[in-house]
Amino acid sequence: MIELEHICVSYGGTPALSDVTTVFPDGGFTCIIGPNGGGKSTLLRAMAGLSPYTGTVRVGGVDLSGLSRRARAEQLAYLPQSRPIPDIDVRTLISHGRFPHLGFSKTLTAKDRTLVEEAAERTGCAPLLGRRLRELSGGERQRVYLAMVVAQDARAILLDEPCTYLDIRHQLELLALLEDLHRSGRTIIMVAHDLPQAFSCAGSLKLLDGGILTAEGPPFELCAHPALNRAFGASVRPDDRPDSLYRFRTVSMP
Ligand SMILES: Nc1ncnc2c1ncn2[C@@H]1O[C@H](COP(=O)(O)OP(=O)(O)OP(=O)(O)O)[C@@H](O)[C@H]1O
Repeated sequence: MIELEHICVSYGGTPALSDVTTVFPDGGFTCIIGPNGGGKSTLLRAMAGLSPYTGTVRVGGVDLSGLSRRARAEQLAYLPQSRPIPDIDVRTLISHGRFPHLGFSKTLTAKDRTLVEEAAERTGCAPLLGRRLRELSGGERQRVYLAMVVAQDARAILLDEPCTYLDIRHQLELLALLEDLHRSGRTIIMVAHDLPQAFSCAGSLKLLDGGILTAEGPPFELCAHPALNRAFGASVRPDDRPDSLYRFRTVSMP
């Protein structure tokens, strides 16, 4: 379980997150939604220990600030929204997922190499292993970064808008992969902008608006919440048409 207590983040004195207290249960699939500037990325960064915050983040009952780099890597893998594109090959990039686990020798063990191969296979990146990262399309690169996160083999995976750059086929493949990871016991926490998609894949959602957690709950409860309309000027309804891609649709509000 990941517990957040009274999390506040400010940039130059301007609050980006105000007193966020909530829980991400073990094995849950949670989507964080909210308008632009709502504080979603800031929240993930704080949870990954990359943004200074006040308050407490507890992972498995242990304060995040008290965890070693290795222990943190075993608990949390984080895929940020924007990433560098180093001039390395795909296999090396995916291997970076194992780096926090390596001992003093900094050498990949047979187990590390197996996890890299499996992550590449699972994310459809196996044919890309010998390619240079810089030569890939945005969508291919996105999948390679996801493979790196999978290779880290952490209990919880934090993803900031992982569907960016992906065409609809690859978005659906990525969601299926996340569902697969979720079924195998991982905790999935994903920032998402596509509301029907977020409502359809998540077991629970959290709405961040103006740095405040204004609503949270399972999809069928949250879609009726007035905070959704306040945040987006639109809302979400179940969609049971048999040919609909998602189980929810966005609707305009009067
Ligand atoms: N490095 C920074 N320096 C100053 N202000 C920042 C910084 N990063 C974020 N902010 C501000 O903090 C607020 C929250 O930003 P954040 O990126 O967390 O929002 P978000 O919900 O992820 O937005 P989006 O949907 O547009 O990606 C915004 O007002 C933003 O301008």
